[in-house]
Amino acid sequence: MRPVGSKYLLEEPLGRGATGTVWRARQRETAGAEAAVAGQPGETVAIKVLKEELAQDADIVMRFLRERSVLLRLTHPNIVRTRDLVVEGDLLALVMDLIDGPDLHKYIRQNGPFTPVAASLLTAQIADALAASHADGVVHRDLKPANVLLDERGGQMKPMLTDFGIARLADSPGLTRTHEFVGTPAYVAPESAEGRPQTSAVDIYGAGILLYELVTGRPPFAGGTALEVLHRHLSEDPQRPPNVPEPLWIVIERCLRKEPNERPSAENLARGLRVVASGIGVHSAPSEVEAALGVGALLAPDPSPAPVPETPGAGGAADPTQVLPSRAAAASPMGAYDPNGMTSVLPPVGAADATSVLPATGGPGGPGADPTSVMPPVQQPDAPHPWQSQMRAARDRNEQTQMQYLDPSEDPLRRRPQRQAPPPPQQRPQQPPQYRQGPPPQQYQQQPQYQQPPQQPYYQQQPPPQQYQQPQQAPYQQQPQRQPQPQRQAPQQQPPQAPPPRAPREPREPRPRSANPVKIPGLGCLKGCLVMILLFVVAGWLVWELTPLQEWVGTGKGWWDQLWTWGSDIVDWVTALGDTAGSSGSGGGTP
Ligand SMILES: Nc1ncnc2c1ncn2[C@@H]1O[C@H](COP(=O)(O)OP(=O)(O)OP(=O)(O)O)[C@@H](O)[C@H]1O
Repeated sequence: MRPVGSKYLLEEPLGRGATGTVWRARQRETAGAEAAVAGQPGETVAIKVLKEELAQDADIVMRFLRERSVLLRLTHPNIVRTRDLVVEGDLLALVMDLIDGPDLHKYIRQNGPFTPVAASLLTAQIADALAASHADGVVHRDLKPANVLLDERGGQMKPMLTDFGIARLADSPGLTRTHEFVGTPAYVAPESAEGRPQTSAVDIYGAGILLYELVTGRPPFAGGTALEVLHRHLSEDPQRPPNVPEPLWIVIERCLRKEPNERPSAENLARGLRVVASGIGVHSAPSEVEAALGVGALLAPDPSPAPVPETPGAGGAADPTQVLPSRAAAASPMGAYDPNGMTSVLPPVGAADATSVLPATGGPGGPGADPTSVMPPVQQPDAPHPWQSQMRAARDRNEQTQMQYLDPSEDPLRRRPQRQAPPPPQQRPQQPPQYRQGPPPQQYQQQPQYQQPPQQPYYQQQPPPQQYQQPQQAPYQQQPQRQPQPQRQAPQQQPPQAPPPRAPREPREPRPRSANPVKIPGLGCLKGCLVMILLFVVAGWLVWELTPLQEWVGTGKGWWDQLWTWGSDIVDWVTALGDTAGSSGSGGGTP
């Protein structure tokens, strides 16, 4: 078991995604006031340890710290609760409630599609979760079956939306510089694919794709390369599959409109889906059937969709400190509203904020500075980068990991292959947008009871980009060698450090000379034959001398004499054979 921060121990990996690895973990001790859920010692939790390249990106660390209040306050019965955020050295981790059940992607693969009624009710709950987060100004942006966990308790399956904020973290300037795209091609809204302004309507598009996949077993636009899939999102209208009832198709089609303003709000989507579920069942009353057919009237769009911050055209696009749109901040119970349109994720001075990143006193800006401000008011040239201050504060909050002896056989990380370090981002060639691939190609294993038409192979994905082909290494694999770091330096301010000089190589031992330095073809075979003859002679001698064979043959000769006699006989016989052949040959030619 491996410690994360001072409060958690990683036990076993549950799965790995594009942004990190999720572990089953155990609470060692009650978390401090900065955690949304203090937890009890011994309690089991899930911890998502973000990938090394994310954890080492200064922009992402900043965003991670700034967004902690956004993540920690998102509570809804259908949202996986984020309990705590851990920052330690090069490690960023989200502590979540552990959900006992598969994710929707795995579930569909193993059990086949849902019935239209079940799919509608399940998606209605996901839409509830989206409605709550959109009202709080939080857009998920990576809605897909793999991000919906099924909490199986008491024979009920409750969908739980997870990975909120991960897309927001990963889509930092640090990554967008490299033109990497955050999202999964099969679930990407047309406006995201085109780089147009994004709003909460992207989640509605994702919900439409998910709903389609729940009832058919595969997303509507799949197959071919990532670019082809994106092109289909932009240009192709989805076709109604034969098993989708008319009212459900009305909902799906509205969610999949190319124009974001024509998609329903999350709240209306949830309501519409419940009406559809009541009207398409075998026992539905005529009035319910009629209401379901009129569902289109319920699917009004959101008049003020939540914008995605820092996307072109979205509110506060150019402001790197903006975390929430102002409408959300005003409604937010935890975030303070900034009249300049900037949303501080931290409360005013003196407020007891359970999610505060910095301690209540002694902020980085020195005396007089607002200790709760995420960014110092004015960045002095010699002042520490805000990232450094935040890292220091976060590290103070998380006691250093205690190094302890770990039996290698008990260390789950040791069993995993090492990954080569990825190339530094600035050396990456400029490429067209890359699209994060989902899980490797799989075929859905249909169960006979679903009676679905034969499924096509699951979307034939491109081989994943190289970075995902390599086996991953957990960021903390290097921890045992790491010296305690008093201060993490901001890359922007740090002069480039020369790599430490390599220790001179020890001279190699001279290679032992081969017994057969000149390769003679057949020499090996000849040696084998000689050894066999030698063995034969020695074995024969032993048999001749030690067994009664000599008496049976009755020659009275010793082994070597007998061997000589046999040899002479063979030579005589061969000679006689030659003579006979020669005389018969010459005799045949004589008339
Ligand atoms: N809170 C949780 N409780 C239990 N299992 C979880 C939890 N969160 C994630 N998992 C499991 O961990 C695995 C990996 O999750 P992760 O979110 O990293 O995958 P992903 O959604 O495919 O990746 P990404 O969103 O980074 O592209 C999933 O199979 C999921 O079932």
